[in-house]
Amino acid sequence: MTEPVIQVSHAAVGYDGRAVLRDVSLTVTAGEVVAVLGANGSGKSTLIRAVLGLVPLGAGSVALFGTPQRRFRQWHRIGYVPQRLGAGSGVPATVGEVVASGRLARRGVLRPSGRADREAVAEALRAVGLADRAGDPVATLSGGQQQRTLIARALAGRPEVLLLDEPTAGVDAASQEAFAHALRAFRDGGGTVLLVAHELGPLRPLISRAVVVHQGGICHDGAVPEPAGHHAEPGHDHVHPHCDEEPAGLWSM
Ligand SMILES: Nc1ncnc2c1ncn2[C@@H]1O[C@H](COP(=O)(O)OP(=O)(O)OP(=O)(O)O)[C@@H](O)[C@H]1O
Repeated sequence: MTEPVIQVSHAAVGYDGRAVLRDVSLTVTAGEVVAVLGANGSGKSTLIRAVLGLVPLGAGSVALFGTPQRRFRQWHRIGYVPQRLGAGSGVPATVGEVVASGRLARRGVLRPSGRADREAVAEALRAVGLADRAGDPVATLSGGQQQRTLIARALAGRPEVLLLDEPTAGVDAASQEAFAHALRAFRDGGGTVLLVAHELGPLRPLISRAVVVHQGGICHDGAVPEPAGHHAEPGHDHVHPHCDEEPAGLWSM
């Protein structure tokens, strides 16, 4: 049996004493592309942060590649793309520099920085379709291209699993397609993905499983809800998952 890449068991997480996740269990195995869906504020980002140890667990446990998170040290095996590039961060870095920073976790293993780093950075830039922008300041890129830069940064570390928080939110169509392409290549290369999504768009065919966060727990774990009902009109691809005992066909996207 394949060892789970991510295993969350009965996790509870809160902020300032207010519970957000009460009892969440989730297993992601190698090669899966799992989408975390749920209403605004349901705790999707909190779940990703808890997996990474960025917020402490109030109860339960997280294991990464079979190792309890508190003893896990192989962070180069994990790529993380947070929800947004800090708005107006004013970082004067070029696209190439930002992507190269994704190699830092590898430096301890592969130092000194050299050809392997340059090749990984170039490959990541190609994967997201930004090879010709390496020398440009990040600030001169569109929001979608900036998001692709962050994805390239995560890919440059050659991780085995990618955790992505709303990677395509507010991203132009070309960037969404480029991202879907990069993600497919990552998966075809044996990568595992856990991503928070609001709109699946071109990612939909890549998703092998969907989990829905609702009222502090996971109320659905299985097939990706199909677009249906009054939200199915063209152009409406928002995920409005419900957690009543509705047949999957009634779930609107
Ligand atoms: N650092 C924080 N401190 C205090 N409360 C927080 C913090 N981060 C998130 N929250 C609260 O926790 C709840 C869950 O937030 P979270 O960002 O995990 O939800 P989400 O499902 O990702 O939402 P969205 O779809 O809007 O991004 C929200 O009520 C939010 O206000």
